[in-house]
Amino acid sequence: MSKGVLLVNLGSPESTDPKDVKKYLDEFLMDERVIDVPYWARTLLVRGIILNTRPKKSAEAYQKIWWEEGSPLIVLSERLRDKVDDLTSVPVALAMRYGKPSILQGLQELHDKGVDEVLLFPLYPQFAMATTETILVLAEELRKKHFPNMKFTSVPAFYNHSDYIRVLANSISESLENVDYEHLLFSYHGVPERHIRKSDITKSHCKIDGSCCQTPSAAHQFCYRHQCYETTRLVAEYLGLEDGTYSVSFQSRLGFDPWLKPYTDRTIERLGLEGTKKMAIVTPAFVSDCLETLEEIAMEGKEIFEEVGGEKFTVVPCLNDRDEWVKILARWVDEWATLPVQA
Ligand SMILES: C=CC1=C(C)c2cc3[nH]c(cc4nc(cc5[nH]c(cc1n2)c(C)c5CCC(=O)O)C(CCC(=O)O)=C4C)c(C)c3C=C
Ligand SMILES: [Fe+2]
Ligand SMILES: [Fe+2]
Repeated sequence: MSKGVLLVNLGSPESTDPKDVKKYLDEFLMDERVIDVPYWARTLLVRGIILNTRPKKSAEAYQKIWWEEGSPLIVLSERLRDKVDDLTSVPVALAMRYGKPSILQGLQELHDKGVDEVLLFPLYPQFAMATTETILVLAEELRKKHFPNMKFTSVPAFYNHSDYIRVLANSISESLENVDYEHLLFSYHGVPERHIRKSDITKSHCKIDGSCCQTPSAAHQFCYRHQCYETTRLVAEYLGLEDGTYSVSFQSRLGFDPWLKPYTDRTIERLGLEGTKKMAIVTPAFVSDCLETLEEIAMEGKEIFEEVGGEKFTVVPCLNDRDEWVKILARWVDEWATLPVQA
């Protein structure tokens, strides 16, 4: 069998034109693992309400962060793919869950290179049904339909992997080496609380009550909230951060359902109001800088902080294509690629 890797990230609109943003948001928000209500209700909500106003607003936000080469998320993912490909012994392709290059295109590219055993690599450190799960489900549907002889293996969430923790911790200490700050906020993309309960394989553990995520359980294999807190705990331990000098929050909520709390915007505001003058922020749920880090955090977050008296707001970039991260990904790929063939 011939092996290859498919790195999969979220995706972006093709351009900042509101029409392209609308097309992208339609594909994204009509995913039953993103807005997890019955099809009729999702259609009503997305096509009847959200897509009437959101594309214009989102397009304006994308215009603020768009690069000459295109969407930062796509450009950074391409750079990562190229660098990992240079170091590995097997071909590496890139796909996006929404928009282009699609997962079908990525699998076709590998198939054309003679690959029949694929390592699916969702570029998300923490598991969520709206990210990792939807990639694996769609890839499997496409495999059955178009590539029935392909074999898939997938990389599990790596939120607590020592290599990942070390790279993330090093990137934080490098970015903050000469920076004076009083508080470091770990801001993760939010999800509706309902998603956490749905992903609970025990169906009884996740209460989102402040203690469940610290109480050992089989549910944690798929508990996004637990995994965010674990990434934070391990990085804080690695860096020797003192209690009270760092905290966790969740950003980018949409709609009126309760999402994971505390919310990032309110946390930034509270820190400023309580007298914090210098804060730093890191966004470990994203491996590539994107709209949610470059606009929502670096622009909106900074503005909120300064409005309430904050003076210095430092944003730690995502891992993007930093060499230490590329080397780790290439090593993980090669460890899989050199495994003996299983009977
Ligand atoms: C119900 C809505 C959403 C859920 C659940 C959700 C989960 C989720 N998303 C990411 C990563 C990214 N999301 C990005 C943009 C984005 N996310 C939502 C909605 C949900 N996300 C929307 C509507 C958008 C589009 C932009 C907007 O209109 O605000 C991005 C950035 C994409 C880019 O092009 O730069 C990323 C990355 C994670 C990790 C996650 C669950 C853990
Ligand atoms: Fe999102
Ligand atoms: Fe939990």
